Amino acid sequence: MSTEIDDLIDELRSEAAMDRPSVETPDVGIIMGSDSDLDTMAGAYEALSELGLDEDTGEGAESRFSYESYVVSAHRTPDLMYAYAETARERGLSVIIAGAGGKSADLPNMTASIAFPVPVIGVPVQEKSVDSVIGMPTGAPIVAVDAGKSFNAGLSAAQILAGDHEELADRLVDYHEELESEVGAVSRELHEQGIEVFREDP
Ligand SMILES: Nc1c(C(=O)O)ncn1[C@@H]1O[C@H](COP(=O)(O)O)[C@@H](O)[C@H]1O
Repeated sequence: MSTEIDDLIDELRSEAAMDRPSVETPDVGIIMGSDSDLDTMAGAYEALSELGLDEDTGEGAESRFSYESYVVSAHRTPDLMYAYAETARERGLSVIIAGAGGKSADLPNMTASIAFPVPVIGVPVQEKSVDSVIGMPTGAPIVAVDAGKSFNAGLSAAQILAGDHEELADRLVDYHEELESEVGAVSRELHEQGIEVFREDP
């Protein structure tokens, strides 16, 4: 195993042993099979940022709730995947968002099996990855979004956290109201301008 992977695994294991209070640890883990997935996975980070979560890059985060990000691959770095999933709960993660592409997108489902009972939200990076992400046997659950819908994965992660944190539930309600009023404004414009004018200058 490479030194880089060894070091990452050691860090994860020592963080797990620290037994830090939950205010000091990231709440959401965002992992992806390759950094080439970043454009697709950016939605998860956008949704979480919009809800006020900061990224914890190892130095702690200013906000009460935070997320972290790693590249982890079931196929290329199986030991790192194992260590990440196995230590997730002890490291304080409440939910993991895992994205992977290709026809053999195993990172989300393998992570879900190992990290259980920490819930995993799978993001198939491409349409062809959907079946391998969601196809889990009974007793080995994964939650998943449609191909590329990482923004929804971020919202779902926040929904899971909101069960224990009223503050986050309120932020989700505000987000939803904003979304509704945006659609309402578009609806009024379409109605009042008519289809032809609206299409020329939406
Ligand atoms: N599906 C997986 C896994 C895995 O499931 O373990 N590891 C990498 N990959 C995927 O391979 C694609 C190509 O990766 P590269 O661009 O690095 O060649 C990516 O979409 C990644 O998620």
